Amino acid sequence: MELTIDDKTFESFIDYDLIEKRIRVLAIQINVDYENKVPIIIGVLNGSFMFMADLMKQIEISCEADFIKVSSYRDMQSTGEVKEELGLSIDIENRDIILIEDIVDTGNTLEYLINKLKTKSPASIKVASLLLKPDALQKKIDEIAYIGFEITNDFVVGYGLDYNGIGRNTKNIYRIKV
Ligand SMILES: O=P(O)(O)OC[C@H]1O[C@H](OP(=O)(O)OP(=O)(O)O)[C@H](O)[C@@H]1O
Ligand code: HPA
Repeated sequence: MELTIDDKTFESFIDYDLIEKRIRVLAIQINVDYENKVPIIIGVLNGSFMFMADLMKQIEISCEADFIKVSSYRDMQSTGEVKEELGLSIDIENRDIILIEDIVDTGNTLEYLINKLKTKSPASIKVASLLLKPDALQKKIDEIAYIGFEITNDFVVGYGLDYNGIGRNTKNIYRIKV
C-alpha cells in the first residue's frame, strides 16, 4: 500500500506485526536490565507517543513515565537547531532514565537532550529508539542501548513519525519513494 502526503509518495516499509514483535524483545531486555530499579521512562514528544505506549505495555518492572517536547525538523530536513517546547515535571536527580525516541537520525536531538538531562544529575541515562539511521548519524552517542530497527537513510513516516505534521496515525511505517 502507498501513502501520499502533500507532494510526496511513501511505500510500505515496516509492518506493525514486525514492530510489535521487536518491541516485545526490547521490553524483555529492559525488564531484565532494570530489575529491582524504578526507572523514569521519558518520551520525547511528539514522535515517540506510539512506540512509548506499546513499549510500556510490555514493561513489567515498576517505572514512572514523563515527557519532554523538542522539535527541529521542517519539511524533511533537520534545521540543526533543537528547540525545547515543554520540560519535565519529575525530579530526575539520582534516578535511572530511559529516554524514548521514535527515530535517531543525525543524532542532534539526542545529543542536546542527553546534555541537558545530565545537568540534572540522574544516576544513569539510556536511550531506546525504535529506529536508527546509522548512515545519517553525526554524533557518537554511547547512551543508545535499545534499537528496534537500523534503517537506510531515507525519510520515513507513520507510527508516530510525520512529514510536516501529517502521517503519524498509521500502524505501519512507510518510506519515501524515489
Ligand atoms: O536525530 P535527529 O536528526 O535530531 O532527528 C531525530 C528527531 O527528529 C524527530 O523529531 P522532530 O523534530 O521532527 O519533532 P516531532 O517528534 O514532534 O516530529 C524525531 O522524533 C527525533 O526527535
Ligand atoms: O525519517 C524521518 N521521518 C520523520 N521524522 C524524522 N525526524 C528525523 N528523521 C525523520
